[in-house]
Parts: sequence; C-alpha cells; structure tokens
Amino acid sequence: MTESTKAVPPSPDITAVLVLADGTLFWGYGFGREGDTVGEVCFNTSITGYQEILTDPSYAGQIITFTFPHIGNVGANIEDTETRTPAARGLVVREDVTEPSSYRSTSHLCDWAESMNLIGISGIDTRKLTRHIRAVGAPTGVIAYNKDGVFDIPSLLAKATAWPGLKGMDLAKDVSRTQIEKWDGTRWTIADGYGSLTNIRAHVVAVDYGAKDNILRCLAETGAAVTVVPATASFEEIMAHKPDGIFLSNGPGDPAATGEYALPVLKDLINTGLPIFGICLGHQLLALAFGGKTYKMKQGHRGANHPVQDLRSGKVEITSMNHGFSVDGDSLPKNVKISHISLFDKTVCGIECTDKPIFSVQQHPEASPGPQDSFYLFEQFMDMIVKSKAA
Ligand SMILES: NC(=O)CC[C@H](N)C(=O)O
Repeated sequence: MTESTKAVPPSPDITAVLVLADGTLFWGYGFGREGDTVGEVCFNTSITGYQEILTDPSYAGQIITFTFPHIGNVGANIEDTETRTPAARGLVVREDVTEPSSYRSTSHLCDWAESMNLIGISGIDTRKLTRHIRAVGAPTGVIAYNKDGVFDIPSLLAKATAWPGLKGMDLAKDVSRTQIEKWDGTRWTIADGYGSLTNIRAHVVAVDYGAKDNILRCLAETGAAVTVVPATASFEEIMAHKPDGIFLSNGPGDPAATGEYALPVLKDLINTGLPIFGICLGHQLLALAFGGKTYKMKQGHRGANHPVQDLRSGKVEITSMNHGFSVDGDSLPKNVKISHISLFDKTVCGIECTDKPIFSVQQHPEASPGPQDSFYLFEQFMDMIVKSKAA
C-alpha cells in the first residue's frame, strides 16, 4: 500500500496502519497480535536473521522496519532467539509473510509474532519509509492492527506525538535479568546445535543491560565460565563473584540515562585493574565512565554489512550493528584511544584504555545475525584475562 495522508483506508481489505508523529500514514495489513504499539521507528538493512533481530533486547522501545522485502520466508523456531521475550515494539515489512520454507522452521512468523505479543504490518513501501526515516531522523510512530479495518487516526496520532522518544530513556533495567544466572552454553553448529563449555579458562562476570544470548555463547566459546548479573548489581555484588574479567553487555535506550546506576559501579570496576570488555551499550557506558560523552545519532546504524576499520592494524571488518547513540571521540580523556571507526560515517566504533586492560566496541562481534569478522575481539578479551591471571 502506498502512503496516504487521508484518514480513510484506501481499500476495504486494509487491516493496519502505521501513523508517524508528523502525520504521515502508511496503510497495510496486520499480523501478529491485534492492537496498537508505539515506539521509535528505525530500519534494519540485514537480509537474514529477522528472528535474532526481533529478539535483541537492544530494540526495546523500537518498531523495526526491515528494508529486505521478504521477511518470514524461513519461518520461526525456538533456537534462533537472542532472548526469550522480544523487547521490540513491532515490525514493518514489505511483502506478505508467506508460508515458511526451512527444515529448521517450527512455526509461521505470524503465529510466532502473535505468541510473542508482537504487532506487525506488511504491504508497506519500506523503501519510501526508510527514505523518510533518513530525512527526518528516527521518528516516533504507532502501528495499529485491527481486523475490522476501522482506525481512530487522531487518537493514534496523539499517541505517537505523546511518546517521549528514546533520548533520555533508561530501558536497560527493564530488560535485564533480575536474578544471577550461570551461563556455559556455546555457539550453534550445523552438526551439533548448541554446545556447552568443556574447558574453563577463566571466570567472567557479565553485567546484563539487555544482553543478547549469543554474546554469552561467544564468551563461553573462548573458555569463559560466565556469571550473568543484573544491570543494577553493585560493585560489591559483582566483586563477590571473584571475576577474572568483567563483560559489559549491549542494551536498549539512552546510555546517558542508564548512567545513574551503571556509572558509579563502572568507575569502581575500572579502578580494579581487571580486564573489561564492553559491547554497544556496554561500550557507550564505559566511555561515559571514563568521563566521555555520548550523543543521539540522526538515524543510527542497524544492519549486517557495516564496514569498521581497526585503526591499529588498518584492517577492515564487516560487522553487525544496532545502535542509535554514539560515543563522542573528542570527549575522551588522554588515556582512552579510539581503536575502531565506522567507514560509513567515521563515527567511533571502538575505544581502548592505554594504561589498563580495558576496551570496548560499538559493533556486535557476536553477529547473530551477521558476519563473524569481529569474533577475534572475544579472543582478545580472553588473552587479556589469561595474561592478567598469570601476572
Ligand atoms: N545494541 C545496543 O547495545 C544499543 C545501544 C544503545 N541503546 C543505542 O541505541 O545506541
């Protein structure tokens, strides 16, 4: 369906509408749960991995537009998830979701979406919507799905304009585990499925700001027995586990708003001299703890083909990304160097401390979905831990 500014559905079979806060309407067909949902409308350019994307807790508060037109072709299963319950607010797709075709599929994407409480809209000119998002910067929007095809557009518009936006929003503690969890699962292989850690080399405490499971699997893959602690864990609670290294996870929302409980803990952790590795929100929080600043990007980076350069080696890695905030490189103190940059827009993608074994990256080295070029970062972290244990 094409965009229309008139509040009357352009055809009688319409069952859903996407209403942006600026009044732009996109009519389409609903799937998943009936009802309405509000959030920041972003876009992801990945060609594969829609289920991993939809279950990445970093998408809390966001409606995801998939620029790849065929979403749902391989159905859904219970394995390709990054957390049990998706935090994303909804999804926008181009084509109708067709019958699944994959030996690994256990359900239709529409049924899975409904069981997960997700609201979807198909039949949208996602190219036009993406160009709109690029022009105006991630807008707020509402998807409403109603099989009767009757929509109260003024009230949906009011809902979209009333939503405060992600800037200043702390969502990490909403998606974080509330209980401590031991993790020893390793990555999936086609021969054996998921495995478990056999040769423990070190003990890592991972602070869960909204961690993707594959990050924990990658840590275990390098030999880390992982204890996952809630986002609000205190310095003393973390240190009581006697970690050999600390991991700071990805997560949703504005890092500056998350700082209230995270930063005092991170400042103390930095002073322990223990190896620390952060990914995405963890990277942004680490930069803040060092005294740096973060800012909201216009449209963010979300996809599985983002080129990042490692400034130390000059090598380029193709990475998976999902972030709407970024670290301001000019705000970093002298002992924190920029190690990686985005080759799309030169934004900061990695930092390292020159006098402590601490580093972090903006990209997602755990992929899921996406290329695995950056997996070496997990190995780099384990090498640091092994060295620090030997010292
Ligand atoms: N994937 C993430 O950890 C995202 C970090 C942060 N919420 C951002 O949007 O920039």
